[in-house]
Amino acid sequence: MRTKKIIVCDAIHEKGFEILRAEKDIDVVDAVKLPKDELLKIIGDCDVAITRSSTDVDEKFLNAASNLKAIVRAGVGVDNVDQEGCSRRGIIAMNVPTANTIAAVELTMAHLLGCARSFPNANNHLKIDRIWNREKWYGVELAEKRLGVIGFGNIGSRVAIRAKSFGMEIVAYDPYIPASKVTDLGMSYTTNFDDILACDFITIHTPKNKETLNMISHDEIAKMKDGVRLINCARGGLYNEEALHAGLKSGKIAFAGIDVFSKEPATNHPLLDLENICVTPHLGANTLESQEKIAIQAAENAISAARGISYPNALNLPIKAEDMPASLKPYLELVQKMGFLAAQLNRSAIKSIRLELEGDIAEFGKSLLTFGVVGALSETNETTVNYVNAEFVAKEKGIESKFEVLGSTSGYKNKVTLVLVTDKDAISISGTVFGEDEQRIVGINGFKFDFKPKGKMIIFKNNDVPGVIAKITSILAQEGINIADFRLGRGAHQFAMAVILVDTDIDKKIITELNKLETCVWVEYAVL
Ligand SMILES: NC(=O)c1ccc[n+]([C@@H]2O[C@H](COP(=O)([O-])OP(=O)(O)OC[C@H]3O[C@@H](n4cnc5c(N)ncnc54)[C@H](O)[C@@H]3O)[C@@H](O)[C@H]2O)c1
Ligand SMILES: O=C(O)CC[C@@H](O)C(=O)O
Repeated sequence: MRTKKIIVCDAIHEKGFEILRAEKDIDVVDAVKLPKDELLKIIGDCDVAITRSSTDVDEKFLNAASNLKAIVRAGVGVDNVDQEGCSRRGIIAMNVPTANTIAAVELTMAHLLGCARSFPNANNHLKIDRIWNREKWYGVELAEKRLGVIGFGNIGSRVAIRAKSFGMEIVAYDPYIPASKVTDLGMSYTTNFDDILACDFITIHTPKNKETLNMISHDEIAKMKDGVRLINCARGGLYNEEALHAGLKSGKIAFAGIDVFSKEPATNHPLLDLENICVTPHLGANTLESQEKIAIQAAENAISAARGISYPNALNLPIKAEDMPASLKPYLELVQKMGFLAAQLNRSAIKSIRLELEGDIAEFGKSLLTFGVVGALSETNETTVNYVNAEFVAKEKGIESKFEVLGSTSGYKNKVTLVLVTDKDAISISGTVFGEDEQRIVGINGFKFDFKPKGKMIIFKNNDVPGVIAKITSILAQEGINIADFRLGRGAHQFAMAVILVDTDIDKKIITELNKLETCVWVEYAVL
């Protein structure tokens, strides 16, 4: 496989760079310190880009990134990613949705307390102005106050739980969730926005889009209680900034805690001139823990996307969201990985790719097939294969692709088997998903297994005679290869198969050594 280029456009934790640099087939371009114009000059031959909020993935960026296959937004918010523009160019847009949740929740709590007690401002008064004024900074208590939470997702719901433990009464507004998600927590759910406007404190945790932009403006502020306190740690512009400024200036809004601005960096914003506001420079995600987690996930997902193995948390899949139940997503990812694995175990010209489907998942045969074809062709294909052109590329290469629905025979609720036929051989890989998202490979060429489709693995088919495992492990030990997991599948006849997960890359010479063992039928090295 040719080397893939991953460009890191914004600062990420060093752990992310370590993960990227550890992969021999990945060329890392560090563009963190480059001015954006310079970045556009070098992005042309990159396969995947990792970005944060400082880089807008807009028309200019996408036009320059003519070879890009995927973009990984190292965070939640994708309001600065032109998803439509990505889709038009066959670029998969992905995010890292939960790694910074706690960081954002805890900053929101800090702003909530800051709004109640003005301590950041009192701190400045004492430290910078050297003024000891105990009267100016009278606060209010959170206990027994009403907190309006707009957007009850990962962050909003956790803020609500923490605020409740401070004795606050919670009212949540989020038309896209079942009321029970709120009421089960002993909180009030409302579909009437005025209930939120009647609260003592209001915090917002929605994405920024056409519907939520300026969600709180002059009219909404006019309806609020005098002395209301507002927090925004989601996105600038959800509260109209002019209206916020006017409300704070008039005293209608007693205090605001703001982490995000419409235009960032915001070093010259009129809101900064006001006394009754505490501001932070978009610090919601900035904890050591969250940045490490985000960087690790972003790097792993970028590598996976660069290789065409899978696109975790893809946002612009070619299936309409309403047609895609949550249960389908892990199967799509799994089938793509199965295609990629099959092509590594049978490295030769592909003649056909067939999916055999069992269970309700069979309803999505066409989409599953597309993902399987992308996986199988990504391993070998130098041209870009994506969800839009997969069928076309396969046809052009004379590869037959189809799916079949089988009656359930295996006992699994859902099972998918991908059969890849080349001019040399055929290989079949079966997989299923346990629970919500536990992907598993459960069979290879009829040998039963149960392992996660992730990592570096040696797959070894052998005559089922005593002493084989000892010989394999001895060769690996001699080469200093650590075994992370060893799974054995036994066939009905004289053969067995082992899947050996290892911690480090395997050199070709080790595979040659293993191949020389008399009991070896075949051995391959694969990476997922
Ligand atoms: N300050 C930071 O550094 C920082 C860090 C992380 C996340 N964020 C931002 O926080 C926000 C929330 O993130 P999350 O991880 O909780 O996302 P999430 O997707 O888990 O939750 C968002 C919630 O908003 C709801 N929602 C959507 N439209 C709505 C509307 N019109 N009215 C009411 N509710 C609506 C959704 O139903 C969902 O429950 C995002 O804007 C994200 O970009 C900021
Ligand atoms: O640090 C960033 O890139 C911002 C992160 C945050 O706003 C997000 O949406 O995840």
